[in-house]
Amino acid sequence: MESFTDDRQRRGELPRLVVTRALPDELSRRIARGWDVWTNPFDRTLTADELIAAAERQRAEVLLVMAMDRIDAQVIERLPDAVRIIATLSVGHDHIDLDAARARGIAVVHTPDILSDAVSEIALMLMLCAARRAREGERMLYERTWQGWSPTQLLGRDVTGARLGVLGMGRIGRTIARRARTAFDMELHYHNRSRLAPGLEEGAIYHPDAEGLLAASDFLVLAAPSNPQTRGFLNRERLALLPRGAIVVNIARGDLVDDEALVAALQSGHVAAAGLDVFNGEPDIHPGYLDLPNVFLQPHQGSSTVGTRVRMGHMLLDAIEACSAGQSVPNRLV
Ligand SMILES: O=CC(=O)O
Repeated sequence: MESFTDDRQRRGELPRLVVTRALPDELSRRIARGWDVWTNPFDRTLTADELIAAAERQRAEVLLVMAMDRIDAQVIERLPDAVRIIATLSVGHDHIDLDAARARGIAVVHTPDILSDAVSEIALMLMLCAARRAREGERMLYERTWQGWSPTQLLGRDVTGARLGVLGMGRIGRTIARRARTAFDMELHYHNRSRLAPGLEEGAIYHPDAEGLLAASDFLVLAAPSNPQTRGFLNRERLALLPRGAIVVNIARGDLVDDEALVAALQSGHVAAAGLDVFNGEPDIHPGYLDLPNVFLQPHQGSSTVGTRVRMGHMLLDAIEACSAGQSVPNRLV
């Protein structure tokens, strides 16, 4: 893209930015040094109208947005012409209509790689907590119902040596697989649209069809992006292919799962437990999950460490600066 910073620099003006949620201090300080910024003062996601009005008021050239901001074709069409870059503080970009952005000549950048470690930590946490019935154990203590150790108390599932199926062996999926193998000696299986080069497979067995993966998964981790091919992936028919007593973990996007079907499988015990960090219609949650003891829930925490969020922010700001100066960056999507 053409540089839009030269004109500004000539006029002695700072480039103009809208940030849709307050950022960690280190990032806000960097932004305050180099940008004329408006940051959403509310502790909630902006509506489409609010976002567009903010972009207009601010005459923003850049929008720094979050995965919760819905930047669909209608929003992109209504953005003022000044907007040149949309930067999302996320690796996922299913909330942005890339074709609509391309059509308006708006660049889109995101934060791949840098959050794979943090997200894989959450995936392993969900696997462990679901398998070892952490929620029920914690509740017993908080509710003061614990009667003391017993040989039959809250028996869970072995993680060590179990079969882990990864749907989506991208950067995050591979990091989860590597950790699961080295920490818990798990037998790895995966399904992707196409087979990875052997050096990237982490020793996992490739299943050319998802059905084969499901049948081989004591633990199933959903790590694929949300797109028309993956939306609604884990439906009733596919859940039935999991071995009885399997554990389901979702760190990707809520819409990969048919909630009614998963709740029914958890109720019947066909799926022994689930660990979920992402939900359809966040921040709403299917009420069925809240009534079940065998689910361990987190509020979309995958990349939420101080270090990871700060690194994600710097990565975005570097990319914005490079794109504004007309340079190319590897984390540009459009
Ligand atoms: O969900 C978070 C992300 O996509 O980074």
